[in-house]
Amino acid sequence: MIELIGADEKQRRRARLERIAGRNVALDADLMREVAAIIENVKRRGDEALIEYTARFDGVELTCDRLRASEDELHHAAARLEREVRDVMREAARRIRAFHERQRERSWEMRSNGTRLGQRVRPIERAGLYVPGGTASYPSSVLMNVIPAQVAGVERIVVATPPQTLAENPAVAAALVELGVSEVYKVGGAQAIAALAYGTRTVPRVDKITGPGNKYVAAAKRLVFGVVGIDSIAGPSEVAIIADETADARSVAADLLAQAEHDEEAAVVLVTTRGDLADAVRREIEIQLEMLPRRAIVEASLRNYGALIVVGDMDEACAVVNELAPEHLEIIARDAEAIADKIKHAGAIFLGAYTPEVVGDYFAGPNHVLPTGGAARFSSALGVYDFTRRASMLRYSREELERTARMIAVFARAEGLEAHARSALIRLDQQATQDVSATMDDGLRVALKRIKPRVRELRAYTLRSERAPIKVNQNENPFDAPERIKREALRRFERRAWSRYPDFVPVELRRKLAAFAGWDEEGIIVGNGSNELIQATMMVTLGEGRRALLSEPTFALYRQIATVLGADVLSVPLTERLTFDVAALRRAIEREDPDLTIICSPNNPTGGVIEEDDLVRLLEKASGLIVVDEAYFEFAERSAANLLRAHPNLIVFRTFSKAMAMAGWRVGYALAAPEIAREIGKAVLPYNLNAFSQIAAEVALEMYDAELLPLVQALIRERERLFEALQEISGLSPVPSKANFILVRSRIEPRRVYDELLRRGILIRDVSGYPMLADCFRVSVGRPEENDLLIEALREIFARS
Ligand SMILES: NC(=O)c1ccc[n+]([C@@H]2O[C@H](COP(=O)([O-])OP(=O)(O)OC[C@H]3O[C@@H](n4cnc5c(N)ncnc54)[C@H](O)[C@@H]3O)[C@@H](O)[C@H]2O)c1
Ligand SMILES: N[C@H](CO)Cc1c[nH]c[nH+]1
Ligand SMILES: [Zn+2]
Repeated sequence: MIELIGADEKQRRRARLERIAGRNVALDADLMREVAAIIENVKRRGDEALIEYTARFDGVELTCDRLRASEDELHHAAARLEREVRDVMREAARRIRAFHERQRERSWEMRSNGTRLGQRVRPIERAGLYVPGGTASYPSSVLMNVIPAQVAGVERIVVATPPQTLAENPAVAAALVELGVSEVYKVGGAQAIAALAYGTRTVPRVDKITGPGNKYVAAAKRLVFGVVGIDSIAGPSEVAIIADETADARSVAADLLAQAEHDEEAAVVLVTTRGDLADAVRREIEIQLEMLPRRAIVEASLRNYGALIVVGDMDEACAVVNELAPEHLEIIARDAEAIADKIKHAGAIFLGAYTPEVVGDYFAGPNHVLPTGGAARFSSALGVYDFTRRASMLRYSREELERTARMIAVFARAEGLEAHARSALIRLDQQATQDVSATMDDGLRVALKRIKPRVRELRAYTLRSERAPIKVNQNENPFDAPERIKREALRRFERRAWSRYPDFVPVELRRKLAAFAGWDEEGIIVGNGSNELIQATMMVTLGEGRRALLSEPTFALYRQIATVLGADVLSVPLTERLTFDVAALRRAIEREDPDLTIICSPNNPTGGVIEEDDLVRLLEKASGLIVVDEAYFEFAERSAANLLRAHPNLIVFRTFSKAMAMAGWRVGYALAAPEIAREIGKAVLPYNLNAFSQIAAEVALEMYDAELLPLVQALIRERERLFEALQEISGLSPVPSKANFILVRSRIEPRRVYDELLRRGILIRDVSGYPMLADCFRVSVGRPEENDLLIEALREIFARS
């Protein structure tokens, strides 16, 4: 009666497994059509349809006013229950509740960078619980449905169950009364599911339907999903048993029969490495079957969907079970845990010779409402979580929106959704919000319309103007310009006529720079800080329809100016280790042919440098210009300037603001092929560099070796010392740097570290708003005593947290 399939009979095995898998309601088109018609009828005709179907399928004549079980009816039925059964049921309920209490979920919230993000857990408001009862009664399913719903805190619990089960078995009513459930409808099958999903005059519509049932119930749940929630497809029962020679054939047969007696559609499968065990189990089934009152159902189930499968080894057994994804799996074999580790799909797993599946049906605590028909691949046992919903909660501070709105807009535009982009950007700055403000002067509103929209959407490049005794936030030279340089510059300035313009072309400064940088005078342009030269270079290369390529995160001004000028900004992220992704840059250059590529090396704010070989590869690939911004090159003790002669598309930017200790005088310079320099010069204003800055820069160059180089070397040593000290602080992870600053990953929110240090008189840079750097701050290398204080403060902050 039950098919026995030998280890070599692969074809028969495949056919049998396919037949069992074919029980899945989703695959049975006739059943779905039949059930869809029932649902449609209930939806249209309500109670009238319920009464008709109950008469037809359950043989019970009802009226509208008897569809709901009265409290009297429930109590009356419950009173008939034997005390022993009641006591056992109470003990089962206690165990089931204890298990499900562990499933309670809490709401949670995380705070970082001025955001509060969380998940709020709330119970379902109205749950409809189906308790089966066509050919048997299931008081255990009352417990399994109601208890998790109660633990979750569901406000309104509504039960539907076929009428005969209430009348015939007092245990169902007793379980309901025991748990305090009073809203019970005497309707079963697909019609009950339809009534709970759509509501009728008598039966209320619910938010979610849970519970097991036969194939009609399972198909109906599948069809109403979407109108209401469902737990899973918990249809006709299934058990698979993996057994080896240690298994007792009588027990195995009994366990298979236990599930077969549920339904003619139940599936029971033994998978064993022993042919002799399979034979013995087959014999045992025949013997034990004789004693069973539901013999006809069992026989049909074994014939339809039973199988004793012999396999070569345990791996093969696990593969068969994983394919079935059964509702229940028993493992009665040596090293059951190790076998269980190989099982990917099963609703519940019962380990060892003394854990028959029935312990889970009634008593152990875990829920017996389980996915069938392969649904264990994607759903789980009914639980408290089925009766809750999770709502995400988001709150952004103004600062965090300012930090991220631009990225949100980039994403929105990548989807072609401009209104999304504007929704994020409109809150960014005063001007943008005032645009939509009713109080704004009409003339101003009209005037502002003339500003390019992409500029209005940009966040201004600013820095918080906080002050502190130790200032390590701007990568300045902490030693200040040496006295000798200052005195000599002031002496020369005193002797100069202040009424005269500076030189139109700062010839002397260019001559000195040429000697310092080893490059041709005509290929040098001097600017009011290197920022001016970045702007000038972009002005002559970028505009609408032009492309700039950046490697981000990097100095924010590049993107800012390119955007103002109307160019498209392409970005290649740094690698996870925050190094240049040279392969990706090459691909971007090849694909996009950018007019200008900017490599900041050492990169601000990460501190990494581009290797010369890599840069050469980019220069060779690019037909556009490549700028290497060397604001910090003295600390890296390397430069790309030696590549200028071989690569006319290279421009090198430098500054006097860092190693030269002259940030206050705004001097920068660019090195490029003379022809390129001449073109960039066209965008530079006449007399852009004032007389004093020119003189100070000349003196700094003259005295560089004697006065400034020792300071640079001291800062490099301090950088290495600071790096090691930061590395030793638990919760901090500094990023290797070749500049005069260090980027630090922090376990504590960067904003908090910033505040804590500021309270101790130390000003650092919070760079958490940069892409990829949400957990980072940046510190400039200070004087030794400043670095000591910084290290001490950080040790204290991180020791406390
Ligand atoms: N997967 C699980 O978690 C789990 C748990 C417990 C029980 N079960 C399963 O629940 C099922 C209980 O089945 P049941 O039949 O005893 O009770 P049931 O309540 O699921 O189904 C009875 C209803 O089916 C409907 N019905 C019967 N014949 C019909 C037909 N020809 N056309 C349309 N509707 C028809 C009737 O309306 C009847 O009220 C079994 O299959 C059992 O294996 C599954
Ligand atoms: N084995 C069923 C789940 O498939 C649950 C049950 C209830 N009562 C008896 N058995
Ligand atoms: Zn069972």
